[in-house]
Amino acid sequence: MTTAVTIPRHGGTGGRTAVAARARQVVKAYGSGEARVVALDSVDVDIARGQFTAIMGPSGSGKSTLMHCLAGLDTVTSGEIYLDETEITRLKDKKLTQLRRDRIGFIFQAFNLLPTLSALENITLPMDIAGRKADAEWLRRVVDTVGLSERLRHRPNQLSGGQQQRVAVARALAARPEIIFGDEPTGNLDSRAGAEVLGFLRTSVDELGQTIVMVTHDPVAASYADRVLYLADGRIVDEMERPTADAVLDRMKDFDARGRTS
Ligand SMILES: Nc1ncnc2c1ncn2[C@@H]1O[C@H](COP(=O)(O)OP(=O)(O)OP(=O)(O)O)[C@@H](O)[C@H]1O
Repeated sequence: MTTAVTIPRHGGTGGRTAVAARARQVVKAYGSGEARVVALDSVDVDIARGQFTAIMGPSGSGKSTLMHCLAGLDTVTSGEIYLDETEITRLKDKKLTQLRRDRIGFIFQAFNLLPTLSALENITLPMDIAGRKADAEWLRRVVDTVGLSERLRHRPNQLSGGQQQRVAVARALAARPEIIFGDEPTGNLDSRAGAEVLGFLRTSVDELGQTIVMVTHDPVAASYADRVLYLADGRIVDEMERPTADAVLDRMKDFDARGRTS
């Protein structure tokens, strides 16, 4: 059992613990009998608060399934998932929907912006729906952090792909969620726009104290993280602190070589 320690951080944990989310002995299986696929096989993981974690691994290794289970978007077959001290695997649908809305932010590969709304309206939409008022000072910091101050009145079709994804990043940050999950957030961007968005994600961790978990195939994207978790066949098989793109690439080559000989 991991000991929960309270840490002071510049981003402020609000008295919360150093571990933002954790999985304990999580199994996720799809189908049954011959068709049974074990996507997650007894996964234990702690996601540190105020850190940027990347999840990597070959296609089909369980990355999206792990992210979806941690984020309460998918149910587990057995085991427990906690967001801070809340066991989300115990929650009924309504409470889970509320928890996702109030405590978790999402950034997907497709930007998922509403075309008829301005950038600013898209950013505040989740809070508007929840009936929460945006904290003006925080909103200004978020918009500045992602470099959108001059673009707030623009509609999505008046913005580049990179700018649209920055709106999606700002939308996720604006509500000050405890954790943001990104599923290949730069998968649809060219390398320059991708680097920009990753730079903003990094800044939001360093300057706003945000916790981020990102699934990626890209060693360069992973190098923006503080820690990389490697999945293979539904298990966490390795991890790397302070990754560089070259080190991540080398590690991936090792796994590929081992995969071919096993
Ligand atoms: N809804 C589903 N029904 C049945 N099997 C599924 C379902 N979703 C995922 N799987 C299986 O679970 C395993 C893990 O899938 P998952 O999508 O988590 O992998 P991934 O590492 O994210 O892959 P990729 O990099 O290709 O997106 C795969 O074998 C996949 O075929």
